[in-house]
Amino acid sequence: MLPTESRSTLRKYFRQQRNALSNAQQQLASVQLLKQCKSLGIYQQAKTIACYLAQDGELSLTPLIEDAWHRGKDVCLPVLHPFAKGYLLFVRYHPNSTLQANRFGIPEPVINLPDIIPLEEVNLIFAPLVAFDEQSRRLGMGGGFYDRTLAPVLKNALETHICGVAHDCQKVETGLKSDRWDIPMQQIITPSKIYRAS
Ligand SMILES: Nc1nc2c(c(=O)[nH]1)N(C=O)[C@@H](CNc1ccc(C(=O)N[C@@H](CCC(=O)O)C(=O)O)cc1)CN2
Ligand SMILES: Nc1ncnc2c1ncn2[C@@H]1O[C@H](COP(=O)(O)OP(=O)(O)OP(=O)(O)O)[C@@H](O)[C@H]1O
Repeated sequence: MLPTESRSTLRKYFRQQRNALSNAQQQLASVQLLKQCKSLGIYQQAKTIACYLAQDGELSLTPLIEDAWHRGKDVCLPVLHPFAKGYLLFVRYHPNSTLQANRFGIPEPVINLPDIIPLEEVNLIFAPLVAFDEQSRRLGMGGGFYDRTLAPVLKNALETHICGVAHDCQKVETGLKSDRWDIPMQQIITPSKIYRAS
């Protein structure tokens, strides 16, 4: 894959790559990912973390979410904003949360106002992605949801830490082009390696 390929060609290719992993590979990857995260000070210290529920071959955060609950951390999930098109809300997720599928078929917690967690209160965000490169650049599903929602982290210099999460096979060896609205990831975590932004 060349960096000159269009974003849609890259998305198609890397979505196929991650969907080709077997259940056993997926399960192993999710456990290895937890191991990587446990070694990170930012994870150990975070009180509130934003995760996602894997779809379309994404690396599952289920073991990580269970570990976070076990350690008494608050976990939240992205929910498509009901009014502000293209934006996400982060909503608290606990073992008894009621989930409903959004328009992409991804389960998300039903919105109860007290469960909406303001971005300023989220210490660590695990962002799903379709492809990444050595410089921790991220290519997502194409909705611009994370870029829009996380723009205030840069603008207001929030302390929220943003980590991309991906399978090793989602790495673009030759690099990705970044656009002016792309939100930089502090690091990308895969089951075998942590890539830090330079
Ligand atoms: N697990 C997970 N949750 C997430 C995201 C994600 O990437 N992964 N998102 C990250 O932003 C947001 C949802 N963004 C998405 C954007 C496009 C498609 C998608 O399947 N697009 C179809 C076309 C669907 C349609 O328009 O009906 C496609 O490209 O084939 C899915 C999710 C919020 N929640
Ligand atoms: N901060 C922003 N403000 C306004 N529009 C934006 C912003 N960020 C992204 N967009 C728009 O969203 C569209 C999709 O962006 P991009 O291809 O970077 O999405 P993505 O990062 O792959 O998706 P996602 O974050 O949902 O996984 C872009 O064409 C851009 O016009």
